[in-house]
Amino acid sequence: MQPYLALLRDVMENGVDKSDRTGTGTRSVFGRQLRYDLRAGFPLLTTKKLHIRSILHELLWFLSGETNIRYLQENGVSIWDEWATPDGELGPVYGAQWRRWQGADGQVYDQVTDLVEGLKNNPDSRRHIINGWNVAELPIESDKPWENAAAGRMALPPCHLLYQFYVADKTLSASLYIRSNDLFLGNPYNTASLAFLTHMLAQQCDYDVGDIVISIGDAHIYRNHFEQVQTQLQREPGPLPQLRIRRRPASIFDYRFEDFEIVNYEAQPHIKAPIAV
Ligand SMILES: Nc1nc(=O)c2c([nH]1)NC[C@@H]1CN(c3ccc(C(=O)N[C@@H](CCC(=O)O)C(=O)O)cc3)CN21
Ligand SMILES: O=c1ccn([C@H]2C[C@H](O)[C@@H](COP(=O)(O)O)O2)c(=O)[nH]1
Repeated sequence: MQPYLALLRDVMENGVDKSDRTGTGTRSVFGRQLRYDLRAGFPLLTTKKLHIRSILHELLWFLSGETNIRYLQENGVSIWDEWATPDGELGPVYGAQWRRWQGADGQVYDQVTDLVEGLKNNPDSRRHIINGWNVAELPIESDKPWENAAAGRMALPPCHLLYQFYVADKTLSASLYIRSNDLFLGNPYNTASLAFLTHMLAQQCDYDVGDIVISIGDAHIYRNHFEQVQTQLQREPGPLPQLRIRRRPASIFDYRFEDFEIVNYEAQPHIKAPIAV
């Protein structure tokens, strides 16, 4: 996870102090790229223990097309609580765009089903994309997330908004554009989530896994995470764990939490940090 730690250093040393929507304040740089070779191990942070539960359940929830936090709460995951309406609604966020993008013609597009078909049947295509940035359903930035959700708009616009996949030599690679990235809390989740998704797609399509590439627009560290970042930068990263998927489900939509096993994850203690809402 050296690229991640190097980016934290880069932001602390070269970043610009900037105010932001949440009122917290950040230090940020613009335009960076991180690359991980999935053959070298599963890209989970070892300098801070991560809640794999939250990351996996969130991904399964995206894939199910759900946008109410009920499923997450039933599984003990609280990472989306702060943005939802009292009924748990988030508006048409990730799951809705991935599985039910509404065309102006009334047609509904399932981008994930189309992606798997394309990866299997037309691997050389340069159009293997999932796009979350549905302009017609973006929130109004001056309104609160839950107010937007109550009005049928997204509570937050997608941060990880453009996925592209690439097949060469029967090996699947993935690229992800993140327009705005909370480097201490969000980025480790985004990296692991992309790695899980790439492994699942590769298994479904009979490919090996290759690289994941993450391109970030506004890469920021919140002011109230500076101390935690320093603690983390003093730690030595250890060897990466491996992912084992225990069975091959019938489709990309049939994975269950119990299908995944992370082997040899030896991480240093968790570091608590407040989330900016
Ligand atoms: N400021 C901010 N950062 C984010 O990363 C973020 C948002 N907002 N809003 C939408 C989603 C929600 N995500 C979140 C929300 C909370 C944690 C968080 O608090 N993580 C804790 C552990 C909490 C847990 O997994 O139960 C951590 O220490 O990693 C992480 C990602 C990612 N996104
Ligand atoms: O997957 C995610 C989701 C959200 N974030 C972070 C990035 C920002 O700190 C906030 C979103 O605020 P905006 O004002 O909409 O940019 O959430 C993330 O890092 N990863």
